[in-house]
Order: sequence, then C-alpha cells, then structure tokens
Amino acid sequence: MENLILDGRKVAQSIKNQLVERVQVLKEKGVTPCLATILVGDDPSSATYVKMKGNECEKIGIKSLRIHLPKETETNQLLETIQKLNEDNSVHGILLQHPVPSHIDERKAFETISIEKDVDGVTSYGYGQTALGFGKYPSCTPAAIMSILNYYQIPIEGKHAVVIGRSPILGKPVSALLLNENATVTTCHSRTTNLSEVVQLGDIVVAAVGKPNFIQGDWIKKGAVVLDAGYNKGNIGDVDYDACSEKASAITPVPGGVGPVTISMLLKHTVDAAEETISKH
Ligand SMILES: Nc1nc2c(c(=O)[nH]1)N[C@@H](CN(C=O)c1ccc(C(=O)N[C@@H](CCC(=O)O)C(=O)O)cc1)CN2
Repeated sequence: MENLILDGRKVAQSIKNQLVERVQVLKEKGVTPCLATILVGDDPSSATYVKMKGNECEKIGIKSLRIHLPKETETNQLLETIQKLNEDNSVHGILLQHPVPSHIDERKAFETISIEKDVDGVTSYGYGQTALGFGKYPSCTPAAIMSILNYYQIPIEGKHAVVIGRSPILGKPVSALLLNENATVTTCHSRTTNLSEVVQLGDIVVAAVGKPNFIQGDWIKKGAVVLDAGYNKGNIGDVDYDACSEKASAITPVPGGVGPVTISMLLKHTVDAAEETISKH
C-alpha cells in the first residue's frame, strides 16, 4: 500500500521559519528570547538532546543558557537553581532535561518551574491547563504530534485515536490534546489486556512506550495514521517501521519524524513566552 511519510524535518523547518521574524521583532523591542536548559549528570543521550536544543535556539536567534549540574546534585540544590532562573527576568523558558538521576525528586523539581516559564509543559498546573483545553505550553512531544497532524491536514475529529503510553509528558498530555480535538481516545498502558486488539481499533495510533520496535505491523488497522514518539538507543522508534508502513496510510519515521518537531515546539513556546512578557508591560 502506498503511504505518506510524515516528514518531521520539513514540519520543524516550517515552524522555525515562522519564528525567525518573530525573534527579530522581539529584538527590535529590546527583548532577546532566552531558554535556560538544565542537564543533571552525564547521560550521553540527554546531553545530546540538550545540545541539540541549545544549538537550534541559537540558529534562530534565541539565547541558550546552558546549565550543567553534576550527577551528585541534591534535590534542594536543583530547586535553588530553578528558583534563580524563575527570578531572572532575562530568562523566558526553563527546561529541565528528563530523566534526572534517580536520587533527585524530579516531580518536585518540575513543579518548581514557574508556570510562565514552563515552556516544556512539565508542571502539573500546565498539564491541567492542557487537559482543560486552554494550556499555553503543552509538553513539546505532544505538541509536535498535533503539529504534524495539522501540517499534513490529517483529520482528527471523530477518529479513534489509540495512544500507547501514559507518561506525564507524553502519553497523558497527547491523549488530552487529541480529546480536545474531538477524537475518541483510548490510552493504553502496561496493564492493558489484548493490547494488539485495542491498537487495531485506531485510526490514529500514537506510540509512546519507550520500547524499540514494539508496535507490530499486524496490530495496525489498514489505512491508520501512525505517529512514533519513541526515542530509544540507536535512534530506534517504538514502531516496527517496515511492517507498520505496509498497513499505514501515513507514518512518521525515526529519525526525522516526531523528534525534530519536538525541538521546534520548544523554540516556539520560548518565543511565545518572551512575547508574553512584552504584552504584560
Ligand atoms: N524535559 C524533557 N525531557 C525529555 C523530553 C522532553 O520533551 N522534555 N523528551 C525526550 C527526548 N527528547 C528531548 O528531550 C528528544 C529526543 C529525540 C529528539 C530528536 O530530534 N531525535 C532525532 C534523532 C537524534 C539524533 O539525530 O541524534 C530524530 O528523531 O530525528 C528530540 C528530542 C526525553 N526527555
């Protein structure tokens, strides 16, 4: 079956193109949008993602303030770092890279980010706003998935969306965003029985399980749209791409699918947050 490859790099570029002019306008008004990233520890993948985020910021004129804390950092020290960034008027967005080392209370750290600067959509307040349908900054991967659907004009209303995964920054918020667009949403997880049968109901399937090549071709309904939000070691998605693309009408690859758009959404939210500071004065 002929299918459409949903090209995340193309979507990401179109988002970034729109941001360049907005950043210019902000600078003319004396405001340089600034994203602060916090990386705790030395996980190589996390270091790569944070570097990619900082570099993408700089390419379009957003200031990238990169904070790297040692892996021995205690929760209180991390909270103090976040508090300082909350109080720094030159910082518009704060991103704490997930995961942090296991001795740190990550949830407490996320909750310390002020709602105005939660451009990564990690606070429970931000999630609540997203779920209720008026969140300014939904988590970036869920926002990326919605942007891809929107870019390719894939209808959502009335469709059955099956989300596999229920993490706080991916499965839960993307389920909420799809529901807000009038999809009928099923959120699956590790205790879902007959998972393959549930996935087969999906007109739109979002894979967010964190297991390489987990979603099998025979789980996919013919003509479904498949979005792979997996970012497993070796750039392997959660979807068995070759098998699933034979069934899908449209599918995101890994790499080059949801990942690049995730970063563009972070940049967009940072620019949005910088503009908000102007409109408040
Ligand atoms: N605080 C957060 N932590 C994490 C998030 C997040 O959204 N906020 N998401 C993931 C990982 N992630 C961003 O942090 C991420 C992963 C992968 C990509 C990406 O663009 N991947 C490329 C390939 C990578 C490469 O070229 O090396 C692709 O898919 O094409 C972007 C973001 C965990 N933590």
